[in-house]
Amino acid sequence: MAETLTAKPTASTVEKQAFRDAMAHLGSAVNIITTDGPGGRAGFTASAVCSVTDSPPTLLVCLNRSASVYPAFTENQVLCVNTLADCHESLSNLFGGKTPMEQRFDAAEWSSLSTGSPILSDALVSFDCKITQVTQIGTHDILFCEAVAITRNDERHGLVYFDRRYHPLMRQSAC
Ligand SMILES: NC(=O)C1=CN([C@@H]2O[C@H](COP(=O)(O)OP(=O)(O)OC[C@H]3O[C@@H](n4cnc5c(N)ncnc54)[C@H](O)[C@@H]3O)[C@@H](O)[C@H]2O)C=CC1
Ligand SMILES: Cc1cc2nc3c(=O)[nH]c(=O)nc-3n(C[C@H](O)[C@H](O)[C@H](O)COP(=O)(O)O)c2cc1C
Repeated sequence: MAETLTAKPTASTVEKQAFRDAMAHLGSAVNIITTDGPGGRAGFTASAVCSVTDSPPTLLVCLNRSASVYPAFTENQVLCVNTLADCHESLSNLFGGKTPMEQRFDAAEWSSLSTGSPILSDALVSFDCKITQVTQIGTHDILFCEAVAITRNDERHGLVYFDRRYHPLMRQSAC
């Protein structure tokens, strides 16, 4: 059962744009977060994803409550974190907003594992999760997600979002 905590807003002296300009200096993995269930199938691109603890194996995902996908995630209480490979730049942009949901999913191959959330076939790694806790901060919900199944692709190169652009991240080849 998910629990919702609400943090008190605090006054900040840092302007929103200055914060975003600063955040653009942090490189991050790019992920497509998917869900399916009674709330319907939905997915969005997220860079705000992080490992929390390995016991129980938990990630966090930050989701803007104004996103069109928000009600589906809230109702389904399950999701999959699909971390993108170097070939997924256009897929990332499709799931990055404004495109109708069917068109987003039509652009790739999907399967399912344990929770029924869509697993991207050629993702670098997919964490199939149940949402265990939700904390509200400002415009976003932080979804704490316990992994119940994982699939990995150990051959593909990675994708990094840095300076508002995508960059391939090459694996060290064996020497
Ligand atoms: N955490 C989030 O909600 C993120 C949202 N986005 C959204 O994707 C679109 C494209 O983003 P960019 O080209 O990187 O330009 P941008 O100038 O809007 O964002 C620069 C950086 O600021 C951070 N950021 C942006 N919007 C944020 C938000 N609402 N809350 C917290 N952090 C945020 C992210 O680290 C982002 O890479 C924008 O609409 C942006 O709002 C992008 C990255 C993270
Ligand atoms: C590279 C990139 C990273 C993003 N990261 C996040 C994120 O971590 N959290 C979030 O709520 N939205 C993030 N977004 C924006 C969502 O993908 C977008 O709001 C979502 O697809 C919903 O759009 P919609 O309301 O038009 O459906 C990101 C967008 C891009 C392009």
